[in-house]
Amino acid sequence: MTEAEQGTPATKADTASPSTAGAPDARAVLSAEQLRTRMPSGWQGDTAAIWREWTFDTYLDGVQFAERVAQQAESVQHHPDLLITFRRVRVTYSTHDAGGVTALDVSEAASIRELR
Ligand SMILES: C[C@H](O)[C@H](O)[C@H]1CNC2=NC(N)=NC(=O)C2=N1
Repeated sequence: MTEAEQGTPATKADTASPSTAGAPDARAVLSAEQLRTRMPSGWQGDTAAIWREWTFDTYLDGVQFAERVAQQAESVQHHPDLLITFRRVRVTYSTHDAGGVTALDVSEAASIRELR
């Protein structure tokens, strides 16, 4: 046996990609089960997209909220759909490049509550 062969071989667990472990790859589409356990409170949807809606006192309050979400989105270069309907704003996250909801969507969605 050579010296190299004596080392403990890497196990499958050592080399498994993050998406197979507890913390998924930030840009891999989550399974329905992963999404179910990670969905931020108040959010709904499926593995295609997640969304939440807020209602404001005035139209402009909603517009200003949408602006804060947009600024945050620019800062992280991850952009949710924003739908302003009078005093309601719906924020919808998916990762277009991945074709569904990723861990990045979930973490960005969770951060939106601080912008309310
Ligand atoms: C290069 C840059 O990161 C990508 O084009 C980003 C920009 N913002 C994005 N936003 C969202 N929601 N999904 C994407 O796949 C995405 N791609």
